[in-house]
Amino acid sequence: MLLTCDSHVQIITKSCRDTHCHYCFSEVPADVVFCPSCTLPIYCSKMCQEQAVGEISWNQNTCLEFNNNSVDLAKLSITSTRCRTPNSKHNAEHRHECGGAHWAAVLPADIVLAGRVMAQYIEKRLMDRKGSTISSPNLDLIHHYDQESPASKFESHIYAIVLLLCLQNYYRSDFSCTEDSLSQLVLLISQIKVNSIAIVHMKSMDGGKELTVNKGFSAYGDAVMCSVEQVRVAQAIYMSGSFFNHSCRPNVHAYFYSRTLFLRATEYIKAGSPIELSYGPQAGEMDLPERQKSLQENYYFSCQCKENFVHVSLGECHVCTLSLPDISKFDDDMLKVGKLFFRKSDAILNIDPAFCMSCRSQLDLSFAVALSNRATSKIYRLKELTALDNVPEVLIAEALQSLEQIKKLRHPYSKALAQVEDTMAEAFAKVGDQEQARKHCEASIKILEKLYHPNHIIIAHELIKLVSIDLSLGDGASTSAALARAEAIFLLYYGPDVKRILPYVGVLRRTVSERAKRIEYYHDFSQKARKGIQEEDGNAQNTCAKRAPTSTGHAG
Ligand SMILES: C[S@@+](CC[C@H](N)C(=O)[O-])C[C@H]1O[C@@H](n2cnc3c(N)ncnc32)[C@H](O)[C@@H]1O
Repeated sequence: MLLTCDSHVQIITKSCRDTHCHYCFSEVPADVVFCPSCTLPIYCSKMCQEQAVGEISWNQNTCLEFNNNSVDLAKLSITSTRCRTPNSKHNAEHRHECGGAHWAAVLPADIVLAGRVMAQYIEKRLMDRKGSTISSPNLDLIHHYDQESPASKFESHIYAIVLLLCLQNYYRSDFSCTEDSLSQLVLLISQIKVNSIAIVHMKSMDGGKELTVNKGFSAYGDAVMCSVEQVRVAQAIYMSGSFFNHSCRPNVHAYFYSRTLFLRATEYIKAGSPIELSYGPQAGEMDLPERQKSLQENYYFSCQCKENFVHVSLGECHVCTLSLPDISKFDDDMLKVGKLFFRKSDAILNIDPAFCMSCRSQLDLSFAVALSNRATSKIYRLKELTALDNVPEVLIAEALQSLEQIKKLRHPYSKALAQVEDTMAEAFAKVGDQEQARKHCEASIKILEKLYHPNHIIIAHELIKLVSIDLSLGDGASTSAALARAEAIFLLYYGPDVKRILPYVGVLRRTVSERAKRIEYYHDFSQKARKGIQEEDGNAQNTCAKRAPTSTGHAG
């Protein structure tokens, strides 16, 4: 474990507002707790509510006439506007957003985060009695304001003005801002743009807790295949977490429990080597131009990690370094490598992009891509199917045809092919054809093993699907082997935290062990039964022997 770090500020994502606690980001139970003042945020417990909102006091003096009856309307007020929440070292994070125009529900996440950083800073200054004019919260974080487009800069300025007005509306005379405060706020927004981290929680697709009641594995009748989805629950600023650079092949794994960030090394890291995490795009996830574009647009750097280069050498001798995969350029280095591998002279070296290397026929790449995308979307239609009985045979047959087409068009080890194999496995699990489900799940794992290293977390998640299929097939040996392999990978990525981050792994382990015990019991039982029958037979035979036929051939 390299780092455990609590978030400095955080905000729930829009898509999780109605389903997750706005404080700890866990899924809310049926009886949610609201913010008593504005009722916008929901919390999973009173404790989370108090941490986010502050202490609440009820003023019972206000009455309301209702159907001629006087009803006590408990007028609530959120007390201690300046003090920290009872059990926390943080300020009540929602208080300055509460009521009024509900601006925090409307503004983008980065801006609400900036507002929360400012609110912390203002409250600290007020507590320390340092005066009301704000300057800068002085976060020691990098920004790229100079490289932002004019439109992006303009947007930040507008949002900064809106945010200052919102803060002024809450802090009133306690807060006054200057032109300098506005500039500082614009820079703070720029810092947040390149330093905020998405908090993701793992969710079992079979309904999380449902899994604990023995429903999480694939079985005809359950119609589910145990799979896991990453849910992006919040956006946060982690002060120490923000110092790590990006690599497309990271050597650390970042995961979250509630709001806490954990960084765990997934390999031995030599002293002096950089510790790097992935900002989203990873090798195998997207192709290189897409990855570079995304990193340039969101983080303002051109990714130069070694993943993007191939060092070609012959024995000890370095031939060249190829920059991948700009295949539209056919340069001297490619020619060198071509000659090296095909041992041919320049004249007959057929390595132009989009030309077959043996027959020289040309392939229309854009047509092939369009064809492959069409076939892929036909297969993805199967994802939308949920009910067992509603999967028409013809849809499956069509999907199988599309899969064959994609196999002809795509590289055999492409992520796209792995994904469609996975979708086919899920569809076959739904219709109850577990043999086919296993075949496609295994095909998907085989591709992922080529794309990533064999101990990559993505393979562990796919192995869990295989375990659930094997369980319903009753294949004990295969189930145990796949589960043991998945557990070893999870241990590498989550250490002992695997129990609380991925509780379904423990559930699967118990199910597999119970099945094995049951099989062992039946095996013992049938062996004993067989032995008993043999003994009985033996006794019977002895009895019969005692009454052995006489030489006359009569049994007596
Ligand atoms: C979250 S910060 C990382 C810490 C930052 N390097 C620092 O010194 O504070 C993100 C910024 O770091 C830089 N960065 C991160 N990964 C990089 C990489 N692989 N190559 C070049 N710059 C990188 C970019 O400027 C990016 O916007």
